[in-house]
Amino acid sequence: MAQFPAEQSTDGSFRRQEDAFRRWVVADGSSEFPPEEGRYHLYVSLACPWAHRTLIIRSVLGLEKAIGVTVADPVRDDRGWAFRDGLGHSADQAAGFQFLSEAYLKSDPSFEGRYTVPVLWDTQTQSIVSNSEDDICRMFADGFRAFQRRFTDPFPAHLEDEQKTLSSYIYDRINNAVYKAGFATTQQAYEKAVGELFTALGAMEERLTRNIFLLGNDLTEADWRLFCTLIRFDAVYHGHFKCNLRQIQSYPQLSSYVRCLYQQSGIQQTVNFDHIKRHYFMTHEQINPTRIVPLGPDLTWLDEPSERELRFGSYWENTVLP
Ligand SMILES: N[C@@H](CCC(=O)N[C@@H](CS)C(=O)NCC(=O)O)C(=O)O
Repeated sequence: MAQFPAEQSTDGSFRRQEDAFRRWVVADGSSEFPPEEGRYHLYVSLACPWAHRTLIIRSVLGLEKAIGVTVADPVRDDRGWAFRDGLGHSADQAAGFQFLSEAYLKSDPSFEGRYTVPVLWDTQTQSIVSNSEDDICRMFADGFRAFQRRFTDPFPAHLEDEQKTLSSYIYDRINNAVYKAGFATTQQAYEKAVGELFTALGAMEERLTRNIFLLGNDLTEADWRLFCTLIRFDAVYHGHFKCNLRQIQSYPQLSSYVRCLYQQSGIQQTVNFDHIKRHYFMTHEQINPTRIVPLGPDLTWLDEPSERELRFGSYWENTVLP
């Protein structure tokens, strides 16, 4: 039985639904969504790798004051993501939603897909601006420039083409490949996804022997998109999604790289292994019917000092504006 039957193709492979809301906050007056402090609100789950990336970009750009966040309960039932008080999550103060579905149905009463995070909500027009993490990250960097409190550019212009190519490779072969492996319903579809995934991880390992970050000395959005899968890998993808040819801890470069990113300022606050583990093991009942959450693995290696910055030279730490 498939976890998401509507997105399963006849050969047993998982075909993810398209993002439905792709409107933009832009600063030049051409959009019905002008940037304003406090107007837009981000709905996330700390378990979700796609939502995680928007949370990280919000943090590295210092947009915490400008854009509020509500974190959903990591355990989801068939009503979809819910907002209620609990450890590391809360009721929704921005719009008073109990379920994320309310945001979707308020924006489009005929919406029929899955109610996915992340969602960027406009409190003024009471509608979803975007549920595409790629677009939201870009909007945070461009549309919200006036409210940024940290000097950093996750999309450096001189790397644009290379970053675009690399980002779509990481999306297809790594971020989405773990899901294609985990949600496959035939041996063949599973093996294809796992093969592609580990080939791509090998390519990233090789690339990281040469540079501190994927594209050289600039820490870009492509790094954060890889990070969001790597940080979950040993805890959930290795076992729950059967991506178990190797653990990230066993790769010399990938393990030092994920540790280095994890230890950048503001990042640990966005990583919640309790949410990550409870979400995957308790929500995908087709894959884990007992809903038992494993105790391991030991992830203390993430807290060990990363020798990466010493080896490649220190990365220029983002400065908080006065
Ligand atoms: N927008 C993302 C996907 C976002 C997504 O699938 N989020 C998951 C959590 S990781 C979700 O919200 N699922 C809700 C559900 O299945 O009901 C993409 O197209 O790549």
